Amino acid sequence: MRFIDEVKIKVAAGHGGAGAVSFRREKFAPLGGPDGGDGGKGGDVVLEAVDGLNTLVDFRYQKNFQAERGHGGQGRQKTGRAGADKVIQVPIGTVVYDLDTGELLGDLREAGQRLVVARGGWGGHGNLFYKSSTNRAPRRAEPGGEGEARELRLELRLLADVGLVGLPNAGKSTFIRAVSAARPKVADYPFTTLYPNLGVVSIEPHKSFVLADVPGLIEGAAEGAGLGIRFLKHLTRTRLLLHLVDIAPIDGSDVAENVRTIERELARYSAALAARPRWLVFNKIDLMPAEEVEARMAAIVQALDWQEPVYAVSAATGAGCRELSERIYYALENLPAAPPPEESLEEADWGTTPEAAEEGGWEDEDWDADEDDWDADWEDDTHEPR
Ligand SMILES: Nc1nc2c(ncn2[C@@H]2O[C@H](COP(=O)(O)OP(=O)(O)OP(=O)(O)O)[C@@H](O)[C@H]2O)c(=O)[nH]1
Ligand SMILES: [Mg+2]
Repeated sequence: MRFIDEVKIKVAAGHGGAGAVSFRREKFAPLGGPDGGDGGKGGDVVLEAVDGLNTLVDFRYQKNFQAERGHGGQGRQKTGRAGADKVIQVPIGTVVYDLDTGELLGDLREAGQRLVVARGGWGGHGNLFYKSSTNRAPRRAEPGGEGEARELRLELRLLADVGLVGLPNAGKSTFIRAVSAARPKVADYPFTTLYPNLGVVSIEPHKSFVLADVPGLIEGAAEGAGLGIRFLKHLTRTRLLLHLVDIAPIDGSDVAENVRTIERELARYSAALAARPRWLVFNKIDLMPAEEVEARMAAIVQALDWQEPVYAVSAATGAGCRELSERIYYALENLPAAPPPEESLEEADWGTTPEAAEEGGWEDEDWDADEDDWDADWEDDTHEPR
């Protein structure tokens, strides 16, 4: 399954139905008073967060959504039927921006949560409404109000308590496999992980947290090197980062320098993320005797002047993993909530490089090709439900 976390869509609410011009007709009263009813309200377009979706990939195939228009009013004071709402299902963690104004419209964090993104037009008044003492037979009725139309940017930002960062091959995926039921691929080459994975880490019944594994970062990630930093947006909602470090890199690289590389890329992506509490977790300690692990860790901690917590684990054998998970769980109780999404697209846009745009569903060609369909859809109330 493909993982798409940025899309743009067009939504149009239904226009309101027109009011009716009608007069009562009865056998013995041929010139009855006005009885034209009001039009029905147009349908809204509504986003709804649902369980079980974890990508925006469906929106590559359908980008235009139209709610039903309201029906016209009728004689005998009958109000027109309201147009049906168009309900669009999105994954939990979807952040919604207005593409034109850049304004944050909403953040759908819980199953069942709804957000009206385009309001249907009001039904027009029928001629009954215009009856007065001076005009007892009005021939006027109101057309329905226009439905709102908007272009939206949807951004999926996974909801996790804890995020894993580190170079490729540090053992991030092996770690999430060791502590949760998540089963991302593990291999001895870089960029094995191509999209984020979530795992639930259960300490004991009713005590658990959600951990996110994202693709590895390398030097220059902020400029798009490797898989770039675009997946870091999935860590923006975490409260704690685990910085996984290979204590014995095969390439013989300097471990302290490897830590700094990740710190630099984090800082270039977002100052807020760089300032998030971050623990150093040395991995692969099964590769050397305990004394050597101790000595190396001490040297690296000193070289970095590291003040935050430090752990040593083997994701492969599971050594130290359970203890670390418990520490995380209890630390989370005292850590502040992650900040809400940025109020505007402008602020939120860091991290999306042109390459990422291509990968992530910013397909401007497709978009233009859709323009014709769009006008056609506008008049078409018979959109298939998704
Ligand atoms: N000996 C040993 N090998 C490990 C350990 N953890 C991971 N590895 C190995 O390191 C390699 C990389 O592991 P992954 O879990 O795929 O690394 P990753 O950080 O997810 O890598 P990317 O997805 O490419 O960013 C694999 O060959 C793993 O088997 C460990 O604790 N000990
Ligand atoms: Mg991986």
